[in-house]
Amino acid sequence: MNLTFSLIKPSAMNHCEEILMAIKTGGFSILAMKSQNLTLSQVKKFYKEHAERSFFEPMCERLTLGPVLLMALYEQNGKDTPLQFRALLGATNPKDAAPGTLRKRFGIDLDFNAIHGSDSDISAIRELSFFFSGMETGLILSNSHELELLY
Ligand SMILES: Nc1ncnc2c1ncn2[C@@H]1O[C@H](COP(=O)(O)OP(=O)(O)OP(=O)(O)O)[C@@H](O)[C@H]1O
Repeated sequence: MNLTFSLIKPSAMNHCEEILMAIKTGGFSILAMKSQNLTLSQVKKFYKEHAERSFFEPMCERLTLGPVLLMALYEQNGKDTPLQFRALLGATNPKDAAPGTLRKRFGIDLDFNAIHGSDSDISAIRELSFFFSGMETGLILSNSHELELLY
């Protein structure tokens, strides 16, 4: 799939412009984006796969500390875009992230790692539809569960 979902976390919103520039330079186009304050209940639904993890509550609370930037990203002629984008993000812990990656550049530590990216095509479809309507992205989920461009 040549689409993915990304979210700039509140702790990195002061670096939005540099992050957007790096995303574009990295070969990704921004199909849609919006800034929003998330509620705790939204975040808990979004991260529900981590509900059993010991750090679930504080991790969710950190995403409500200020506005986030939600993005639908697109890669022209791309394939495996969620994984390609995660390469640009770098390791979950900024300390382990390769030089030049977004988490190395803008993350502080595991708790404040700047930016999220979907980890698979399935997650990207779920996360894109969690935050964006088809009207906002120009995408619809077709009968074959593939995302198709509306216009
Ligand atoms: N051992 C841990 N202790 C505290 N927080 C953690 C730990 N592991 C992960 N996290 C936090 O939980 C988030 C989700 O963890 P996950 O394992 O899904 O990593 P990720 O997919 O790289 O991160 P994200 O979902 O934010 O893109 C991480 O971004 C990080 O902030």
